[in-house]
Amino acid sequence: MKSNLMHLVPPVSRDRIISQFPKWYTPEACLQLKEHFHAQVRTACQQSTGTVGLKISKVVVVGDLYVGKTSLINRFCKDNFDRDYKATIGVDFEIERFEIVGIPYNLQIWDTAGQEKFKCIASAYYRGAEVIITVFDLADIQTLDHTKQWLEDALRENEPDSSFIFLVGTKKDLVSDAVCERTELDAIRFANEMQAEYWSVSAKTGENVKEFFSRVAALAFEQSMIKELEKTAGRMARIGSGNLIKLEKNMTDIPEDNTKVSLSCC
Ligand SMILES: Nc1nc2c(ncn2[C@@H]2O[C@H](COP(=O)(O)OP(=O)(O)OP(=O)(O)O)[C@@H](O)[C@H]2O)c(=O)[nH]1
Ligand SMILES: [Mg+2]
Repeated sequence: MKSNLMHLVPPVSRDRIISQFPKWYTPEACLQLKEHFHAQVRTACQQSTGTVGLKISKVVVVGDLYVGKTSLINRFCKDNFDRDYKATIGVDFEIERFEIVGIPYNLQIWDTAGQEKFKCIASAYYRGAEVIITVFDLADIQTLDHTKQWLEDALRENEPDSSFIFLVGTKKDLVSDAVCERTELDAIRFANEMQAEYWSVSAKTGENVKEFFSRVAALAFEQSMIKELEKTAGRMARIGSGNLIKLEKNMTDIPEDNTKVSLSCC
């Protein structure tokens, strides 16, 4: 039965297959500096028969109106770009499929409205976000100032330290390299204060968009795998059908790179 159903699911497109840990944009504002998946996660994935627990993570995208949230999501999920502005009303979402270290994985990406009048509708969807993406417009510095308030609102609906936070400057194509560099200095300072990872992107040209979402997917995937493995910390964890993995005793230690993950580092 299972194998029959598998034939109905189209394969994940090649650019959604992640086997190496994707790199950060800048080491000055990055959530993890490591270059590989955690050894235990890799082992669990390799030994899995495709039934590893949680396979979907919720991503919430917030920020002022007109900064380019919808355009960023559409560039990644549909590979298109619309020059005309159509305000998001309330919320919308896309599901994007990945295969990470051989395991099928989904991101549920929630696009929220930046307009004040829709804020209370949108904020009802902040809960349970494994990833919060706060977006600003590189060509409109005021929108950077507002990102802290957007983040605060999103964090209020979530457990402390339960979400990865990203700060993304959009419309990179609209600013010169010099302006981009200057704005990035401020943005990196903001990102550090927000405990966020920073990225500059362009939905129009597609610059850094795939790289950014690959990074989001890999971090969220690894975190959800670690949580899954931690549930069975201190005893034998059953991964897949019949495969057993021995977890280390010091699983709750914080790794050296001070990340959210709590498995010992590879
Ligand atoms: N040149 C350029 N224009 C962009 C880029 N991203 C978005 N835009 C334009 O900026 C405008 C607003 O983009 P949206 O993606 O609709 O903005 P939004 O943040 O979703 O706005 P709300 O839904 O109202 O919150 C549109 O006219 C887009 O075409 C970009 O990377 N480069
Ligand atoms: Mg929108």
